[in-house]
Amino acid sequence: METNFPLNEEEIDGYVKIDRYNPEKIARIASHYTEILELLGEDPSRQGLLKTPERVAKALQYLTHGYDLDAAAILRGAMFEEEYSQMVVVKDIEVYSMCEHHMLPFFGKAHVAYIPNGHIVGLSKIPRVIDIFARRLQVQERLTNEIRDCIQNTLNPVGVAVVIECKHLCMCMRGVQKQNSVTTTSAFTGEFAHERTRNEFLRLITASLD
Ligand SMILES: Nc1nc2c(ncn2[C@@H]2O[C@H](COP(=O)(O)OP(=O)(O)OP(=O)(O)O)[C@@H](O)[C@H]2O)c(=O)[nH]1
Ligand SMILES: [Zn+2]
Repeated sequence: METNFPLNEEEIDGYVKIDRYNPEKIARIASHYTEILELLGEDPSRQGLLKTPERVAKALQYLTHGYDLDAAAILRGAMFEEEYSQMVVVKDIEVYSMCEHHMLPFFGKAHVAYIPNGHIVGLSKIPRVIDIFARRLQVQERLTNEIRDCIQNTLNPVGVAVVIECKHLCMCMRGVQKQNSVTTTSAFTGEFAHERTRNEFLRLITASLD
C-alpha cells in the first residue's frame, strides 16, 4: 500500500482553524508519555527517547486531526451544477484510522460512489471527506456510515454507496493475532437499495483498469 498522506502537517494548518500544534497542548500530551515510558520500564532520559514524548504527541495530534475539520463544509466548497446523472465511482482510496478500543491503526481501502442529482462534487473532496472521519478514534462501521451520511446530506445525490475494507492491527499484532483477516463494511442510500444499481457499483469496484 502507498503511504502518501493526503494532508501533511503544514497543509493541515490551511484547513484546521484551531491550533492543534500549539506548544502548550503538545507539552501536556508529551508529559503523559514521559510517565508512560517510565511505567513501561523504559528510561525516558536516554538519548533515543529524549524527544519521543513530543514526537508521539505530535503524531497523535496528526492522527486525530479530523476532529477539527468540517467535512460538509469541504464538500460544499466544491459542488458544481452539472447534468451528469450516471454513477460516479472513486475507488481504492487509502484509509488510515485508529480503532477506538485499542488506539491501534486500522488501514485499507475505501470505495465510494454517488449518483448526482443536479450537482457533482470535486473528486478530491471524496478522499478528503474520508480522511476527516478516518483521522479520529473510530470503529470501521461508524466510519462507513459517517462518510455515507455526510455525502448524502450535503450533496443530496440520488444515492450514495460506501464500501471499506480494512486490516485491524489490534487483531494482527495482539489479541486474536489473525494476520490475514480483512473486515469489509458497507453503507448505502437511495438508488443503491436496488440490487441492480448496487451490483453495478460492486462490479465497478472489483473491475481492473489493466
Ligand atoms: N466492530 C468493530 N470492532 C472493532 C473495531 N476495531 C476493533 N474492534 C474490536 O473491539 C473489540 C473490543 O473487545 P474487548 O473484549 O473489549 O477488548 P479486548 O479484550 O482487547 O479484545 P481482544 O481484541 O479480543 O483481545 C475487539 O473484539 C476488537 O476486535 C471496529 O472497527 N469495529
Ligand atoms: Zn482495536
